[in-house]
Amino acid sequence: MSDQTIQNDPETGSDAPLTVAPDTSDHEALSIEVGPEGETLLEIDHVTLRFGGVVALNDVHFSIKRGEILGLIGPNGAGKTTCFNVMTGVYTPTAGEVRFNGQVISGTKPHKINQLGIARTFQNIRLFPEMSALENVMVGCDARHKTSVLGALFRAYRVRPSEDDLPDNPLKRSLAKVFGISRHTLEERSGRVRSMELLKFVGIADRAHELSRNLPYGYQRRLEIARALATQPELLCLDEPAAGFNPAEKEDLMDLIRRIRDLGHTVLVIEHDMKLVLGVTDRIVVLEFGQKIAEGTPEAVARNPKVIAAYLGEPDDAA
Ligand SMILES: Nc1ncnc2c1ncn2[C@@H]1O[C@H](COP(=O)(O)OP(=O)(O)OP(=O)(O)O)[C@@H](O)[C@H]1O
Repeated sequence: MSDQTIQNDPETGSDAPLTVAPDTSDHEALSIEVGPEGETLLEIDHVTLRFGGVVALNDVHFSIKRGEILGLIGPNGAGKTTCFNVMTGVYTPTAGEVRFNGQVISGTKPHKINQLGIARTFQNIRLFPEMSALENVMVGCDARHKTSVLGALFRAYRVRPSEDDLPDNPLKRSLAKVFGISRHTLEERSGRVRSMELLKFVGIADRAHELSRNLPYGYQRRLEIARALATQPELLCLDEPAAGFNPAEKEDLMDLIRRIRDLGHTVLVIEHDMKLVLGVTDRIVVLEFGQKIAEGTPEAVARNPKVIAAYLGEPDDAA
């Protein structure tokens, strides 16, 4: 697929609604290879995290199974984002450990954890504002490249190109046949194609070449997801992806989350919107004051008296 296949929509002004036509392409090229579904992918093993006197996480224990969509919910200040931060290497637990694919990752640097296969989006969108949407996603793809900085600078490690990889220009084509093409060039090219495919997948390819700071809010949220997916994570963690969305946008987001899972990714989602969480997840873990108070199917969690009390407040029996 080339960039030219992306159609510019003259209707998409800065107030353009996020709701997009359903994406009917199969996006098979974006699928990732993963191990058997249902196995434990990530385990939060009795994790405690203290900030001075504040116990943000208190002996929290749960696991995420490969192939599922797990919801992490709880009232404000319950410890959800802190849990993400522990899983992605921002914080090291005071006690307990985090294992990913059986390997202890607590204490590992965030970029290493990303290389191991965990990516996240943020509650407050964090894009590169002066880069185009496409470039933002290409940064994610770069994280998967094998070429070193020196290799990229000197265009070292030349490889024999396949017929598809040969340039159209006859002179360049002949040179490539004789001298090969640098691995960096090939990686860059395939990163660009993959990035555009990801923008199509999340439904924002019509503005691929616009600076990300000029994109409407809903587009920026989807762009963050596309950039996280570009690192081909086994586990994608979404921190309040529906914040600021209207009901139609939330429906679209639920569909997108399901399609992300269908590509092979396991998804962990923090979200306050109960309709979305109950509608899209397979299981839910509930935190309150840094402790796990419930875990189960959406139906069971929605009926759980502890969860109802946490959200609605205890009935004032004493009064
Ligand atoms: N860096 C920090 N230093 C001190 N306390 C912190 C820090 N980060 C989080 N906390 C505290 O840890 C507790 C859990 O916060 P956290 O942000 O994880 O909650 P949350 O469930 O994500 O809340 P929200 O839904 O409002 O985002 C809160 O009491 C918070 O004030």
